[in-house]
Amino acid sequence: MIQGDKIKVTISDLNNEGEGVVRAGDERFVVFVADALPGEEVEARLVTKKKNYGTAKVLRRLSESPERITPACGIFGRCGGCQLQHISYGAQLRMKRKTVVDALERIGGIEAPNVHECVPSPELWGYRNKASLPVQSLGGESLRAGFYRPRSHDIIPYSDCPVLLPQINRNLNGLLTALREEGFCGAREGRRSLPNELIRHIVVRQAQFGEDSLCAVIGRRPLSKKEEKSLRSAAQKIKGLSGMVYNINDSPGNFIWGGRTIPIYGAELMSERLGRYNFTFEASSFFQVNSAQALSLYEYAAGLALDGAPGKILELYSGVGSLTAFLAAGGAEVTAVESWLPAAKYIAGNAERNGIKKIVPHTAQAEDIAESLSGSRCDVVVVDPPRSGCDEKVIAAMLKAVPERIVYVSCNPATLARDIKRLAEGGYTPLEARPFDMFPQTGHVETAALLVKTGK
Ligand SMILES: C[S@@+](CC[C@H](N)C(=O)[O-])C[C@H]1O[C@@H](n2cnc3c(N)ncnc32)[C@H](O)[C@@H]1O
Repeated sequence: MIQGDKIKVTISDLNNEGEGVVRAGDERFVVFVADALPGEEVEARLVTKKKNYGTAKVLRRLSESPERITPACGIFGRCGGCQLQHISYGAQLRMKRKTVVDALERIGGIEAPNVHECVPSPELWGYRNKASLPVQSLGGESLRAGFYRPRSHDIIPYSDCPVLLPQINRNLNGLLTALREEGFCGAREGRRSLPNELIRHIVVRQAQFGEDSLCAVIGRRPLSKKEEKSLRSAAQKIKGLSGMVYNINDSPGNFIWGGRTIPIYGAELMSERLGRYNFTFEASSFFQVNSAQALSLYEYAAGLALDGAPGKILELYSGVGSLTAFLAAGGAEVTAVESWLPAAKYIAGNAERNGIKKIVPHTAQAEDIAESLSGSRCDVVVVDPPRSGCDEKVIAAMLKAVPERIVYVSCNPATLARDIKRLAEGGYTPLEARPFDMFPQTGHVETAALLVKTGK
């Protein structure tokens, strides 16, 4: 098979980018076909051919899956944000469970893993409490903000996004209009920006269960006095905005946040309510993007951790202490570790405001501190790492702590499965996993898994 070939195939699977997957030709070469669903027969053109896989574009759909629906968003397919809008919600949930099962079998080496049904999100649209938009200056367009096209850094211009909370769309529209009126320009990719080309990202957050809303503008250099004043004017034009900050990030690379943040207007912090708890945080800190579903996830994960008498819990990757509160609710003593200072500095205050006493926060990289913390006995270890999963040193420290149970919360089934394998080799039995649909319309899935000391 060569690039440009026309192929006629029946799609066998779906990847988490929402692309159909098929093994084509005599060599059973893996091909990802955009906008093609399992069971559909399509005629497609091989657009790229790499060493291990190819990508293809549908020319003609010869049969249609019963799960196919009309996408709600006008830029579906061009925007890399939501990949599954063309699939019924029931099929999205089944697919997410299958992703977790496949990862645990193939990467985790677990035969017939006990994976429950995927918990549906309370809201399928208008659920996201945060929008992060890259901003660029492009030839004739001085400030383009939007979402990346799949597998590229081309920005598809923002228009109302149906997975965002409605207030975020209102604030984003207001912010973009105001920034343009005040004469702000996007930065260029890389380091070739002209002096006035400033803004790299904008982040807008909104409480789902409250009124607070924050905007952060991230620029590649400090603001002049005049720019600071103009940014304040822009913020004042956004009706109902609680506050705006400006963050300076002069580092290359894709990480959004730099080390310095200055207040521009109003509040620097916002609060969100999850069940009976209220959490305060800065714009740059991690907070689950689907507040209603976060509540279900935390109640479930805390239930796994606290099955039995409350004891001592070591929680790694704790963010601002949200899951921590649920873990400490039954009287357990929780040692919480978080490396991002703007998040870690609110763990104690969040505990105090929620009337929780037994939380001991540490600001540190889990891989640097877990070994020393594992020296003191703990009954349960809870981890909720970023997509890359746990560092090997963290796994070693978890095993050294010899807890009765380990609860692993993950947004990446592949690294979850890899780490479960390492923990299983160290004497822990994976008992169950439950996927949660934290990100409807996208291929992403959140999972909570329980492992117990073998022989228990
Ligand atoms: C997926 S979030 C989970 C946070 C929290 N459990 C929650 O639900 O809000 C992962 C957190 O780990 C933090 N983090 C990333 N790398 C870390 C590391 N090496 N050590 C400790 N924390 C880390 C991030 O800043 C982030 O707050």
